[in-house]
Amino acid sequence: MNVDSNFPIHLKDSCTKPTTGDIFQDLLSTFHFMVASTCLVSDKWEPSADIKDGDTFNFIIVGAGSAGCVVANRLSEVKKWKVLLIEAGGDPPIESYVPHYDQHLFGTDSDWQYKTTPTGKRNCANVGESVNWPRGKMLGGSSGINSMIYFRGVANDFKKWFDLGNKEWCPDIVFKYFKKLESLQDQKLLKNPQIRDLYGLNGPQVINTFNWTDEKVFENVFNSFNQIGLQIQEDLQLANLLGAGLSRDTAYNGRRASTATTYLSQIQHRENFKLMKNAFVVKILLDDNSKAYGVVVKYKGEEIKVFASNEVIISAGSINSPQLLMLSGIGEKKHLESKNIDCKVDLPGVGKNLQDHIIINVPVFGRKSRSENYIDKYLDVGRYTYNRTGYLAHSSAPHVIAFYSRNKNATYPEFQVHLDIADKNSSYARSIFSIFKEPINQSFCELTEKYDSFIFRFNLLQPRSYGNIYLNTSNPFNHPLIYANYLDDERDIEATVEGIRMLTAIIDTDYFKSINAFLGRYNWPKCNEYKLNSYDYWKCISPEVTVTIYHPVGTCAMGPDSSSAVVDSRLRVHHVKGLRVIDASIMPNITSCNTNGPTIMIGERGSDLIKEDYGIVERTEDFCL
Ligand SMILES: Cc1cc2nc3c(=O)[nH]c(=O)nc-3n(C[C@H](O)[C@H](O)[C@H](O)COP(=O)(O)OP(=O)(O)OC[C@H]3O[C@@H](n4cnc5c(N)ncnc54)[C@H](O)[C@@H]3O)c2cc1C
Repeated sequence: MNVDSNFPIHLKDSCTKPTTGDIFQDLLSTFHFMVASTCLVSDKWEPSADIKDGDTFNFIIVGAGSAGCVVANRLSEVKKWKVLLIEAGGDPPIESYVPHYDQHLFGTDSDWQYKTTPTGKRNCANVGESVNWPRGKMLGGSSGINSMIYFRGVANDFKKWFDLGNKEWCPDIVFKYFKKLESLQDQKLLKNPQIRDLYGLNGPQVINTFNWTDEKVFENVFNSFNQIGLQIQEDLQLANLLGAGLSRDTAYNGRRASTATTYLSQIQHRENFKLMKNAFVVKILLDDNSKAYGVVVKYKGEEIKVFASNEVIISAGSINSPQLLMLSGIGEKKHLESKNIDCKVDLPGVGKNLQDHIIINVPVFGRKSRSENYIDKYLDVGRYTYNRTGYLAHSSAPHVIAFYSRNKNATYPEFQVHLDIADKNSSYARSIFSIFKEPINQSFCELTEKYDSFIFRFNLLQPRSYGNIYLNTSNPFNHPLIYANYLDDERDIEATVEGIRMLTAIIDTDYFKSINAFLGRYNWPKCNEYKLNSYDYWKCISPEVTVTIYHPVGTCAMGPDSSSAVVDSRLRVHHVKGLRVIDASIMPNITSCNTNGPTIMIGERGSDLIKEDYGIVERTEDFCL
């Protein structure tokens, strides 16, 4: 816990006072209670499986993330299949389970700690001229480090997938799989028959709504969104992601519900299933007929080979999946040869087609009424250990979300806004701006000393700019090069600027006027000649200060044409036998929302495609016709 300068002075006093000893007894019991309660928050994980060089399985899955845990669960339902799941990270730390610590995992061993490669063209006002890309490295992968916002996306997203020739992925079937994965727990929402009908109620993935500790501010902000024309929605998914409202969350009872918790923890004892942890796959083994027959794993200091008699499934995420394919000789020939890798399958699409949701922080300053104090906050820690309520039981940033479009009659959104609120003079407010170079950081920090900050995190939902991922070296332990190419396409800049200018109208709404709110200026010499909030100001500053909301997808895109796509619509790697990719990297285009829900859906759909191919379940090909 950060102790700020305005921490109450009497709590800093020395505590060496005479005592009979009773107080220590009581405090010790409290301490034991607290320690015991941490065990109740986390799952019980068994030790890593004892896997030997040469062991053989029917299916090997690489990566226990949002998708990999789903695939492991669904494939090991088939008792005759021996399934191995290999994860580079270990058990999720306790901070992963406590929702409020979501961002505390950044920069730790549970984070891959990627960064985009500076190009000198974009992000020039960001420290290091790059953007941090945390990714989860633990059971649950990025579902263990993410902000827990749950959305599905809209039919238009999946229609685009289908129209590209991916005949197994029409919206109707995709939504059927969302329902399969979901278990909506919010008792209040379930009273609405439309919401009850929309969501799945019996799937493994628990979905609920956080019990927020500061709802008064939220109400004010929602009313402001309403005044600028966005309807307040009880459930945004039901409203086809148009309007403003709270998100649903992958959490329940004050505890994160990553896919490690929801799909993996309960299958640990299946006899046909083995889980290898802290095991890093460095290569996929391909024979002379381009058939994948196993993987090389760095495990307990040694390289061992494990074999797959049916298939190898790569679920290592949008950065590591293309990296692993390239390290194994599957990728663009010219690029692989430049890294002295023997190209076995020339597949130019590997690592290309990278899409992400950018964030442009729109900072608004004002003086909100105080709703919590530090004593309340520290008592909340006790409340959390007692019954998992209080501020620790929800994520660090509020899940106040707005979706809107330039076209008032649009049936799906173009933009999304997440809100972050930071108290005056708090270390959190300062940390928000510390990602920017001087003089931006300094001038915003001065404002945070006097005002509360409302950071509207603006995000463009269907970007037209594409990035790519390349190998830096042929060493699997070296991070690949990530070129995000944010806002490279002029149409993205135009949409961003217009979308932000629609959003900044919020400053003139009743609530923000009542707190004398004003828009903060990015103090960046290159853009200082432009009037604040003008078209030219945002056009100048946006590419300089772009960051991410952590949704990279598309680097092993699905599609029929192997000159650009990596997998076919059954998620089989083109021109390779016995190898699939099942994770966020297969999205041909990014969904109009946060990507965890869609990735879990990909895990579910991908697992059934495998089961269909082996005659375990009936084929659903006709479903989309
Ligand atoms: C900080 C952050 C916040 C986010 N917030 C949200 C949110 O609130 N809502 C939302 O919907 N989405 C959010 N996302 C995005 C969402 O979490 C991801 O889209 C989703 O988790 C991607 O799932 P995946 O299965 O593709 O990859 P991951 O979940 O990242 O899984 C990949 C797994 O593979 C393992 N792995 C990688 N390489 C190897 C190897 N060679 N050998 C063995 N194992 C390997 C990794 O350690 C990891 O466990 C966020 C993401 C981040 C990082």
